[in-house]
Amino acid sequence: MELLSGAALAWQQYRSLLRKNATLTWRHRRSAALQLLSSLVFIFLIFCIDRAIRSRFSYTTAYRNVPDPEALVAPPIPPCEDKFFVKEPCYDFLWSGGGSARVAGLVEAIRRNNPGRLIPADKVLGFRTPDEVDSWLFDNPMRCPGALHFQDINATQIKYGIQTNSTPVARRGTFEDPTFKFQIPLQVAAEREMARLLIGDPNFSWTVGFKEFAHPATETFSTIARAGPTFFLAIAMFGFVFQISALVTEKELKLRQAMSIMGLYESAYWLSWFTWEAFLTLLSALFTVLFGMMFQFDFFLNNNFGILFLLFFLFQLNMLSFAFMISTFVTKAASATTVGFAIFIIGFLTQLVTSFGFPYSTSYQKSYRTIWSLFPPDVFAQALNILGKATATPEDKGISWNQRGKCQSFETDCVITIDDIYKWLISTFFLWFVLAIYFDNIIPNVNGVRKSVFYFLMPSYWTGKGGGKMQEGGLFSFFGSNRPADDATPTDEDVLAEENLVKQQASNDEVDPGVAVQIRGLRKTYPGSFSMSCCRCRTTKPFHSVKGLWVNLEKDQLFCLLGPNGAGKTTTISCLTGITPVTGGDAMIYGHSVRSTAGMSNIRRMIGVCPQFDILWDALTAKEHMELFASIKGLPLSTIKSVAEQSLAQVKLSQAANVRAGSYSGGMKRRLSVAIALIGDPKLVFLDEPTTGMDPITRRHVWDIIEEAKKGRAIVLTTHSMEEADILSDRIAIMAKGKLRCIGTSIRLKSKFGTGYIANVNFSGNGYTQSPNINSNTEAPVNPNIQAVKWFFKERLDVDPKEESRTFLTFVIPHQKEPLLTSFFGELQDREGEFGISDIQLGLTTLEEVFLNIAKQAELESSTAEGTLVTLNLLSGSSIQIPKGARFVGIPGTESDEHPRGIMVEVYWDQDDNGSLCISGHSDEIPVPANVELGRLPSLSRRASMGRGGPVGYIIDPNQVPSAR
Ligand SMILES: Nc1ncnc2c1ncn2[C@@H]1O[C@H](COP(=O)(O)OP(=O)(O)OP(=O)(O)O)[C@@H](O)[C@H]1O
Repeated sequence: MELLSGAALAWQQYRSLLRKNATLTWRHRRSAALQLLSSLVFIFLIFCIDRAIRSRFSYTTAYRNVPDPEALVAPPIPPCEDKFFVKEPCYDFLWSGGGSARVAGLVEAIRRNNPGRLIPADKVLGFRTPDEVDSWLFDNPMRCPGALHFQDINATQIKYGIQTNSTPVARRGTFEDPTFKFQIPLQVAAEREMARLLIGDPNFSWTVGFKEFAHPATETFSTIARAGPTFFLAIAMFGFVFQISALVTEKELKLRQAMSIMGLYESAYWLSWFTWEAFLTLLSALFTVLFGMMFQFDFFLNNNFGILFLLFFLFQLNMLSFAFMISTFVTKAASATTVGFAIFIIGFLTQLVTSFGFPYSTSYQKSYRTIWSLFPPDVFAQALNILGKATATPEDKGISWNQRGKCQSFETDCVITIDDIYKWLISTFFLWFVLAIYFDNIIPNVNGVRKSVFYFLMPSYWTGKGGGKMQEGGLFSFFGSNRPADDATPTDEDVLAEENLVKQQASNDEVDPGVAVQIRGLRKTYPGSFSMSCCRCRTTKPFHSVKGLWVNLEKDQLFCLLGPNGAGKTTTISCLTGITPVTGGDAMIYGHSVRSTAGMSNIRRMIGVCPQFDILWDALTAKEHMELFASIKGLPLSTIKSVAEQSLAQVKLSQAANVRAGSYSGGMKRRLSVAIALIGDPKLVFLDEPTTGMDPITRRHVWDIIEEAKKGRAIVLTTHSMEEADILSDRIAIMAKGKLRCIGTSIRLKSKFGTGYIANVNFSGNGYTQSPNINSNTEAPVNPNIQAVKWFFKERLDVDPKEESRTFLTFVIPHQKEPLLTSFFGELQDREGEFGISDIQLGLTTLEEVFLNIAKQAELESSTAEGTLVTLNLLSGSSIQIPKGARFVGIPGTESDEHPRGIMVEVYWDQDDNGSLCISGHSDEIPVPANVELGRLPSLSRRASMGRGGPVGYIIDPNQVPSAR
């Protein structure tokens, strides 16, 4: 099938990723609704703040236009309880009169004649002098709103003065102006009663009205300008956090890496995210302005709609590209909320500073403004400030579209216009977006791979041609001072032969046409790292994970790579698929080098990978996965649907094709991963432990699929199932400690590395036997047939049973006995009736045994090479330090007259759960045989020399010990 390439492929990938993003948004629609409609909640909150502020200042006319002020006519003295924050008992007013009876009468008249309310006598308190009033006020704060001070001069003259608390106060959303509430009523009452007294007419009456000037609002306040920046930042933070989380999830779950292996263009990836999020941002900005208009804010009604929409859109878009940039530093999706919170707090504080006038005024240098404006919330806050002032009072008619590039009349200190703010937002949007792509390339990805800091200066980056550009480790990683990889010649003849063949072909730069992959001395070293924490430097050493592989992988064959955990299998696959760069050597895949960028992009079009761990979107169905990967791979659009359906049918997932992968069982996920690996008919397929977690029936079914898939392609399989390797493989290689230990067909490995043949003899009837060699003291009647067969094996082949029961015997027959086997088993078959044998089975030892032998041998080699010491506790009670892996160990200081060469032990080793060697037991202490040449005592380790681990034993060559176990 012809696959798409170039611009057509990039366009197809872009559209599929866009569809994937839209589907994910739909599947997480609650989050999307929160992102889009959060503005409704926040604008409602701003509306509440606006109402609260308006009602708080409703008693004052400073914030509103007063074209026709109302007159306050003959106001009464209010009861003292009306005063805000007054303490009870309280007095309506105090007075002083120098002891004058006329003044006392005057006060009496004020009390009685108060319009609408007689002031009780106990609500008025009189003093002789103003000083006494002051003294009382000082001792009794907040118990009286005002005082009158009279001075009785003569018959025709009385002087008076008024004392009130002039501080305006607000309470529960209302405002108290002491001038109009207390001072003017006291003044009117005092003057009215003085006039009546002096004229001598108790009915003398006048009407006095008090009116403020007609005036426009003298104070301006815009709730949106004040509270808006924080609330609108909060709206943008929803999108910000969701975006970081989505990007980091794809990175953390290696979904992006899986797509890259399939040939995803980076540009398609970024653009698809950008387009989709920009669309959501556009809706969010539109909703914000519409909700603002719905709540009848002058800010939204009077400023031009286009100006507002563009401002909110550009701001949220800016926060989006800022999120792209921040996401490159975040490695865990769970951290997205923390990062979002931190950015919100910083934004809130810098907006607060902006609202105080910094740095958008001529008093500050332009450089301050430049730096400040890089952070999107700051410049946005300034825009809200300008637009808020433009609609602060009903007189202000907002900013029209044509005025956006001009300084407004109300701005006394104009340094930035709305147009300038747009330019800033557009520039910083591009800045963050470019930085996002740059950091994404130079910060190590999940595999520790990154590009050089100056990658964009290299022509190969732009042309796509040239050598490998990837680097490894963090910016503080190093390769220096590492132990060189062990390049020793392989000990196994088959591995050596393979190596020589590949070396010869490589030196002639020839690739056998039947070979799909030629691995030429592939080496991989993970760099060491250097980090500082709590004033301490921590370093890790470079690690040689693959130490020079030379191997050909043939077409139409399944090559199985076995090896214990940490052997380097996955690393090898990662190098071949371009996930991680190779440190040394090369590999040619269908003639393309994995070291070249151009080669790798060709390779990606030919390979399919089923990674060790399922890399799937929980929210996407199997069908959606298949369609996405098919289009990333470049299958023509018209074929994608049918290919996806066929592939799912092949792995028996048709029934669950429309079910989300998140609800799949482990086995179903593995099957989907296998189907993804095989999509697009790749010429080379890597299957990294493809059947892990599958039940036996499904596993056999997947084996059938793999067997079928062998035709016309090469398959590299890694597995921990020996049965799987045995059934599927054409060739098997076992790796351990980064090196190839053996290679060949299953039969070849079994015959070469197995202990020999396994013979199972089953008996008819129900005999009795003594429990196996195997620790039992219970005596039971002995089945004479079993005894006879055991004796027969012992006499002819010199082997004892490995396992036995009442009805069967199992023998392991060494390879050396092979020449005797034909006649032996011929005779045994002839005597079947005599021995009561019902069945005889003969087979090679299992692949598992081969695997264990190789793994143990590799562990032994590496332990010996490392020279690590472990403690051996002897039966005599003492302990010695012995080199890990040593089989015969001499005990220093045991020389005596009886044993002049000293004593030695044979140590038995096993592997623990991690594959490390551990002592499983040791022989009795025996004298060192006379023919043995004694080794040199190893230099004492630091631990031993400190006397904590006992003396250090020395290794005795096992070949010299005559009766090695
Ligand atoms: N990014 C890395 N940085 C440092 N060391 C690594 C890195 N990746 C792998 N290694 C080391 O390389 C060695 C080989 O790892 P690899 O994953 O290839 O083993 P494997 O044979 O696939 O094992 P398994 O069967 O457990 O999957 C291991 O010791 C591992 O710790």
